[in-house]
Order: sequence, then C-alpha cells, then structure tokens
Amino acid sequence: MKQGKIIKSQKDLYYVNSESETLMCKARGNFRKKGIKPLVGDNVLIEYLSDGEGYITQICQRSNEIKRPNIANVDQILLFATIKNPPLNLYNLDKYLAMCEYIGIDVCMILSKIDLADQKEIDDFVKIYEPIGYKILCLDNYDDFPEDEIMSVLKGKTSAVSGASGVGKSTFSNNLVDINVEIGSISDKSKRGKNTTRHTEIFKINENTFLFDTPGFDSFDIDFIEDEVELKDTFLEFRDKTCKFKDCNHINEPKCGVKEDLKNGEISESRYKNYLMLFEEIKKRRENKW
Ligand SMILES: Nc1nc2c(ncn2[C@@H]2O[C@H](COP(=O)(O)OP(=O)(O)OP(=O)(O)O)[C@@H](O)[C@H]2O)c(=O)[nH]1
Ligand SMILES: [Zn+2]
Repeated sequence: MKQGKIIKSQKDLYYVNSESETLMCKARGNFRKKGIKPLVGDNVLIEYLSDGEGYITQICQRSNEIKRPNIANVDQILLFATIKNPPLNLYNLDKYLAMCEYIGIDVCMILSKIDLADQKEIDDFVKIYEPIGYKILCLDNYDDFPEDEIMSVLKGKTSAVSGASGVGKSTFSNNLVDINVEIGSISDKSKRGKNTTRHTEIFKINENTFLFDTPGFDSFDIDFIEDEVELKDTFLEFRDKTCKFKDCNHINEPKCGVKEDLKNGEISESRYKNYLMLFEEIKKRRENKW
C-alpha cells in the first residue's frame, strides 16, 4: 500500500504521484459505492500492481472540495481576470468570489494581460477590490511577471488558478513551472501548447508548493447557495455595516448601512448591482424548486 496524490485525471484514469513516480491508476475502493469519485488533489491510498500501474483503494478525508473546477484540498484560489481579451466580466467575478467566501477558501486576485489595458482601467479594477481586502497581483505574463511576489503568495500552499477561458492561466502556470523544479513527464512543456486547457493538472513548484492549472469556464450556476438570504455574508464589505434590521438584505429595507455607503461611494456600484442580480438568481432558482 502506498500513499499518493492525484495530479491529473482523464476519464476513469488517475495519475497518482507517489514519492518520485507517477502511477496510472483506476478506482477500485469502497468509496465508489457511496457515489464518491476521486478528484484531482485527492490524497489517496493505492495498491501497486506493476509497470507503473495501480488501483486507488481509499480517498483520504478532504479539507475542501470546489465544484468549478471540481478539485479537492485547495488552500487558495488564484482568481484570474483581464480588462481586455477576454473583456472584463465583473458579474462572473463577483459570483466566483461569492462561491469562494461561501466555501471559506482564500482568494488572491490576478489581473492578467495588463499590457492590453490602460493604467486607468487597471486602477479602476484595483479600486473596487482592494478596499474589500482582496490581495491583487497585476501582471503581464510575458514582460512584467512579478515572480518574487507571486512566489511569496504561493509558498508552502496548494493553489489553483481559476477564471474565464483565455485569461492567461496556463501561460502563468508554465512560467512558474519553467522557473522552478519540474517533476517527471507531467510538466513536460512540449506537451503543453497554446490550446485550451481540457484537464486539471497539478504542478509541483517546490517541496511544499503546488499549483493546479484548470480549464477555464465562461459561466456557471450559483447553485451552491440555496437561500438568497445567505448571499449577503459572502460580500465581505457588507458584513460590518450597521442596518436598522438585523436580518437586513440591503435591498428595500429602510435605514440600511449598505445602501448608505453605496450612496457615499464606499461600496462599489458594480459590486452592489451584481449582489442584486445574484440575489434574484438564487431566489428564482429556489422558487422554481418547489
Ligand atoms: N498580451 C498578453 N497575452 C497573453 C498574456 N498571457 C497569456 N496571453 C495569451 O493569451 C492566450 C490565452 O492564454 P492561456 O494561458 O492559454 O489562457 P488560459 O486562461 O489558460 O485559457 P484556457 O486554457 O482556455 O482556460 C494565449 O494566446 C497567450 O499567449 C499576457 O500577459 N499578455
Ligand atoms: Zn442593510
């Protein structure tokens, strides 16, 4: 019996890194009866067969599970956005942030492809998210790659890149894998062209530092929150506001601290507008269920 980590999956085949080798494994354990599927990021026990093949017999307890992308045991999300190519989509970004806050996972925002943006556009983006408390790294994957700053964010953690298709996630991951230790064939750069990423894959940056490269997504449902009243807690800047009603949803209620701060500019208009849209989306979904 060996222990390892699933670093990539393809249909029913799992690539499990154990010590210095990567084994190709199929799932065989009890967990399948419970409808549990192994995920990239899972720590597993494997039965070794021969010739680099084996079976996954057990999945170790997960510290967390993310649905989009579907991965396990992530310490932080690197949430990618661009101003142009693809165009900035604040609605999807706020939806994703809500999901991270709901799960309770740390986020670092990466504004990528800044070579394609004006300074004012970059500043406007930073002005929305920095006051909320989100860390933001701005970068150009080719000519302005702040490696030291990135490594200090990643060090000792398992991080996952996430964001729309084409925002520069794979280029970012490749930059880091190039700079740091490569493990075996999985980080063979020749196999990683400029195509759209189809599989989630983990790279070892150094001894305790791992990075998941994941396929992009262009939209996703907000089905992770069942009741719209839970949404407000995922907008961090709403949390410390004083409202007349304790259970204020910050929509039609009088003497609402959030709406007051929206008026005086302390809460960003785009964030509030996206909050209202998400609130309605969750409400509709809940009402249609019954
Ligand atoms: N101008 C500019 N182009 C970039 C930058 N980073 C990546 N690109 C280009 O943008 C395109 C998409 O980059 P990828 O790294 O494949 O994007 P991705 O987010 O991994 O995309 P998916 O795999 O579809 O999720 C490629 O043609 C890259 O060469 C950057 O910082 N600036
Ligand atoms: Zn309120």
